[in-house]
Amino acid sequence: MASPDPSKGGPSLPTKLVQKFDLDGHDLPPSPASSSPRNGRKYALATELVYTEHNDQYNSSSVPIYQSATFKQTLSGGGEEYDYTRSGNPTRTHLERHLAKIMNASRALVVSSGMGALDVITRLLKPGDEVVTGLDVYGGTNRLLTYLGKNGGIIVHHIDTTNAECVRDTITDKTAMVLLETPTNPLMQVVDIATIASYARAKNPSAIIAVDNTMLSPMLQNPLDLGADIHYESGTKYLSGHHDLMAGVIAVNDSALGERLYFTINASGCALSPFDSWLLLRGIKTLSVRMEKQQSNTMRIAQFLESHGFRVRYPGLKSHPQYELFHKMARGAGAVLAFETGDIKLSERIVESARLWAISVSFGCVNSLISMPCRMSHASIDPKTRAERNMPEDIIRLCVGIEDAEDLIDDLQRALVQAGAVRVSLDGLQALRIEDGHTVGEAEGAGFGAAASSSS
Ligand SMILES: Cc1ncc(COP(=O)(O)O)c(C=O)c1O
Ligand SMILES: N[C@@H](CCSC[C@H](N)C(=O)O)C(=O)O
Repeated sequence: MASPDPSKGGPSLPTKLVQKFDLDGHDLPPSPASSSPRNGRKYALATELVYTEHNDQYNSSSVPIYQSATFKQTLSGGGEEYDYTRSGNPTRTHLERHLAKIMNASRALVVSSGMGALDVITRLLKPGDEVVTGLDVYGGTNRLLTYLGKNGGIIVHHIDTTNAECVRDTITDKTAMVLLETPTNPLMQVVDIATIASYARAKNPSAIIAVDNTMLSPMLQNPLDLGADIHYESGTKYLSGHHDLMAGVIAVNDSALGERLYFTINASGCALSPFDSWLLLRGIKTLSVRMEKQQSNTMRIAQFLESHGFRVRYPGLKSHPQYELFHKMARGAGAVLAFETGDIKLSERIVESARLWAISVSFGCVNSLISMPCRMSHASIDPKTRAERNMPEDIIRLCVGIEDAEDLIDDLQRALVQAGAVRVSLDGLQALRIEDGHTVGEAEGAGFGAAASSSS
């Protein structure tokens, strides 16, 4: 959008150019590219993901990519809806309107990565503000918060956000933001968004509740419906689904908050490019079918590992300690699971023995991935802090794709045998308990460790 933008200080737009749309009762930003059914009907999410409308002059089926940095104006004072792609671009606007629809938001904004989204969100903070967040958070989130703690005058409290009362007791009148991730990456711990939001409203109504929904996507969970002020996620993951782009998505239902976030995006220049906007829009259309297959594969793999004695963390399993809470908030458990072997070297051997499972960071993609978070995605959290936060160094994360489930299980089974992680007998496989590189018996199976608490 070329306007309204307090940073530009230009003349205000003629009324006809800032006409607002009001679809499904939402006060959406002006755009030439509608993304809701003309009749205003709300369809099932699988339909809404695919269904977009736009007013292309040639009725193109695919939304055109406006690969242009600038837009010519009619008047000397400008005033057209688009002037410069950093400020606004029709392809990006179309994607944002489509996302607003599927995220149950009045406004969505897209930026160049998930971390870019968190950077934009944390620029709402000022020195002296306090942030309450979890112990188990994505490594990049921890890195940015640590940076802001050291250089931005922000006080960050890392506490056990799986305990809503603990969050309530940490919130004060200095709390500017409660930053939640659920389920957490990589420990798959579940945070009660609705209860925490109601505690926060009661204790400090001005505190912003921001939820990182990357592990589920809007297909499975809608944080705004659960009381969050900001829903953000890495579009690099499920939304795109093919690991061919980086993107971050932010959604809100408060137009003033949306304007503040847009201001930072335009001021800092981190909005998503037209081509990546188009690619993300294309990825979103297949989210439902991808997720369905990824989830059913993940459930099979989780059951396979658990039935052979591994300690598995997946909220789709009844053994998950927050199974009930999770299913009150979410419509599915996603396609990431973690399991432990009890031995770092053994975990390394398993990861390196896999063939079909690529050793790679990220998740939500059509290809299956395997990694040791302490060595890769969460390596930026120092070992002492990881230990204080009860992060098992041997933990293996599986990010399940859309391949054939039997092939995935077969490859995993072969990797477990090759690595010496299981005893093979006529009765089948049984996970071994390994300590200091020596087999000390058979593993006992599921169960989560307790969480610790710290402040920085
Ligand atoms: C939970 C979570 N949030 C945010 C991010 C950041 O996303 P991006 O890599 O797109 O910057 C990631 C992964 O990188 C993540 O796993
Ligand atoms: N080297 C990167 C690691 C990215 S991790 C990506 C993803 N969130 C995951 O959990 O796998 C970095 O240091 O940021």
